[in-house]
Amino acid sequence: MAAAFALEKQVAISAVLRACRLTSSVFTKLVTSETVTKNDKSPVTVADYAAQAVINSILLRAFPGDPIVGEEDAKVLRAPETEAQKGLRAHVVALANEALKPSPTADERAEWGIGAERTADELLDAIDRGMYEGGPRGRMWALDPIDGTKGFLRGGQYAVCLALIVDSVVQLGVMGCPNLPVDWEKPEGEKGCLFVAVRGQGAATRTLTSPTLHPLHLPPVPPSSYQLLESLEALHSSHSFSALFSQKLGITRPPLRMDSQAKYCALARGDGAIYLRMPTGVGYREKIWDHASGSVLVTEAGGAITDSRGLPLDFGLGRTLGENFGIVAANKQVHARAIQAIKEVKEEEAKL
Ligand SMILES: Nc1ncnc2c1ncn2[C@@H]1O[C@H](COP(=O)(O)O)[C@@H](OP(=O)(O)O)[C@H]1O
Ligand SMILES: [Mg+2]
Ligand SMILES: [Mg+2]
Ligand SMILES: [Mg+2]
Repeated sequence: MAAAFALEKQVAISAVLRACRLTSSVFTKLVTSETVTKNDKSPVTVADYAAQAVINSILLRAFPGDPIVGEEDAKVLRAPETEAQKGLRAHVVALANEALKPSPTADERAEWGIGAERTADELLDAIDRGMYEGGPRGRMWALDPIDGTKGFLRGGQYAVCLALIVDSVVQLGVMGCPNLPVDWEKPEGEKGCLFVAVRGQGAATRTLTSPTLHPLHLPPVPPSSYQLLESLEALHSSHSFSALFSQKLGITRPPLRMDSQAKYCALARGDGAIYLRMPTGVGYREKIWDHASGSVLVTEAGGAITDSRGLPLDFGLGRTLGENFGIVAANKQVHARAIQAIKEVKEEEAKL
């Protein structure tokens, strides 16, 4: 009997790999007119839209009944107000169709719709298939076509993130990190890694080019070599709280700052010991697509992930994780110490 979610895993890997090729190819040619600033002031590029179109097109054909909670929507592309936005739509369509061309080497099936040229309307509809509201029951995919768009724009870390959630529990996570060095110690060496986890079946990694998967287990970390992983963007996670937290745990190494869920990937293979994300007080609610695949990866690599109070993340509340109590992920022993340290820092802050 095939392992649970075997087909979903195969389709998700194929879709994420195709999106990674697309985003990498766009980066070198990206021009400013192909980046739109969203209402919340965050950026979205031609590559975010095209990657969401590709992944949703494949999911729609492979699993027609599954709803998708995707970050982007096609509003700007449907009603372009400027010549630049018209050009953006045409480029999204061209890029998505290019990325959906059949590959003679990949293990893919025709019924996933690979190779069929899509019209602009079909691709915009595929993007908007990501507007599902989420909720506690049933199957749904969570997609972040480019997590860390700011990292993507600065040539730093970003990740194409896809997860399958069933009855509020993340069962499968696939993440592609085109700019992540295969060996963190060799930043100029080969780049591009894929991370895969299925609940109850473990976590694994491979390069973007070779299909061989290598199992991942969070290594034990002695307190003297604890290193914190945190967002590069100070608005996304409180750097000042992290500094107090680090002091509390006697961490002397400087934090490893990078954009996107690449932090979960780094953690799962032992680059950094703790991923800490603390709210900055702007009332932001974390989105499920920013943490779904990372959370199952860390869990399956043998680690623990909770909010800053030690409570589980709830992926069944809708498009967000609800009120923001931060996130902490680490191997189980380090995680328990981290929760205690957070509690102490919060108590000291409350006394001030
Ligand atoms: N004020 C805020 N607090 C926390 N996260 C935020 C935020 N504003 C945006 N984000 C999210 O942070 C993500 C990037 O995570 P990180 O900080 O780990 O690099 C963004 O994903 P996108 O780049 O997909 O929009 C966005 O969803
Ligand atoms: Mg975004
Ligand atoms: Mg994101
Ligand atoms: Mg994104």
